[in-house]
Amino acid sequence: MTTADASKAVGSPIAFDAVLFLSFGGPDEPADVRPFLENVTRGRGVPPERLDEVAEHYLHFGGVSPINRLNLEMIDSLRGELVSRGVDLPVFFGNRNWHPMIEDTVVEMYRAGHRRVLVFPTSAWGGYSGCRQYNEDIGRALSAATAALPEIASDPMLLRKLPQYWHEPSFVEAFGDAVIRAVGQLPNRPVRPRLVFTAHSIPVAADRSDGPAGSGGQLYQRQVSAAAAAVAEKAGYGTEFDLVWQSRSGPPQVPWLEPDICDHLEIVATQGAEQVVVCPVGFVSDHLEVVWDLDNEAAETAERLGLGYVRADTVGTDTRFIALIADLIDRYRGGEVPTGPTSLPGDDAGRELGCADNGSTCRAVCCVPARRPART
Ligand SMILES: CC1=C(CCC(=O)O)c2cc3nc(cc4[nH]c(cc5[nH]c(cc1n2)c(C)c5CCC(=O)O)c(CCC(=O)O)c4C)C(CCC(=O)O)=C3C
Ligand SMILES: [Fe+2]
Repeated sequence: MTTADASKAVGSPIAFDAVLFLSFGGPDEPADVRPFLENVTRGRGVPPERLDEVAEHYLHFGGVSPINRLNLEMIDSLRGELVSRGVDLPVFFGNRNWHPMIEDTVVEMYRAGHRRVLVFPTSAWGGYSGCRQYNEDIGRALSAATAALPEIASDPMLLRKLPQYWHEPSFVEAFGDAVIRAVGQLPNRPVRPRLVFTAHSIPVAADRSDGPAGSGGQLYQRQVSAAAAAVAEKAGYGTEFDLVWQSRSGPPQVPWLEPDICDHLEIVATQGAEQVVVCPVGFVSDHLEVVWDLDNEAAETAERLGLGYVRADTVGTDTRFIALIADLIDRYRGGEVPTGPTSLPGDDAGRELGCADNGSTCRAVCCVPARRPART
């Protein structure tokens, strides 16, 4: 590949030669917990009390987050799926907050000769934490790699983030089946279990600022809500479901999306519900936010309230989810730019949400807050 070819790469259809599976990261041993949490919360104003509390959650599991093992399992399945399709692309692993760090992975990929990389993020969503921050990770990693390997300036690298996938049929089907399986684990009663979806809370102000102009923002909240509705429909619940939030962080005086899952269980119990199925639609694997906040805290709350409780599986290594990742890679590995409507009211057609090159912004309605700043 010549330099001239490479510099034309952005926007022109040139085949990709590797995949980067990009995730959040988590500690692998107790000594990792504090430095990991410092990486996550650097400059974000998360109070020390909250960090102590979250450190305890990790230490409860021996200081090991399940997230790295789960990601490696997904990568293993993905490699198998790509091989079975005859797609000859190696899959590398990098994280935002813990080893293998994306900065190191990008250097490793470049040294191995890769110049065109499709990035699959383990977040299905738009908004800052779910999308823009992953683009920031890609940009930061590329800068770090360029500082370490000056040859990148003349023989550049293209890292293209794949589009958001919260609306993809296979994502919805895999979660829909997980809900059906969870319902099947509860004793048969005249009234079916209440279906409650949950996703990571974010600050209300952050949620407001992203989304199509005139829509009032709330891109993340509206996507989660649309995905929950689609999963509920798939699971035979029609429009009967609740959507709540979990794992809020930040200082207590700052408003985050509510209600919290545990507060909501109290309400559900006073309304006479006997059983609940909780579906963590906001996450793709059973990492710490799921096994602590749902399998410990929410499960205990339900028990205290006398509610039958089952948590539905995340999509993880469900064959349909792995096939979806392979589909996304297959669809775009030839170099065509992901375009299309995103089925959110008020959104225009164009480059699909989340798809961006080298950490740049994807679309005005996602990466760049759509509303004009208030006049002063
Ligand atoms: C939208 C969203 C997702 C879903 C999209 C995606 O999957 O990316 C997500 C995923 C995750 N969040 C995770 C862990 C943490 N999130 C924190 C803090 C925060 N999350 C936020 C949002 C989200 N987070 C926000 C706005 C903060 C406040 C500070 C900041 O703006 O950054 C903190 C700090 C301590 C605290 O909880 O206060 C931790 C430890 C793990 C790994 C679990 C494991 O180790 O197994 C995963 C997958
Ligand atoms: Fe988080």
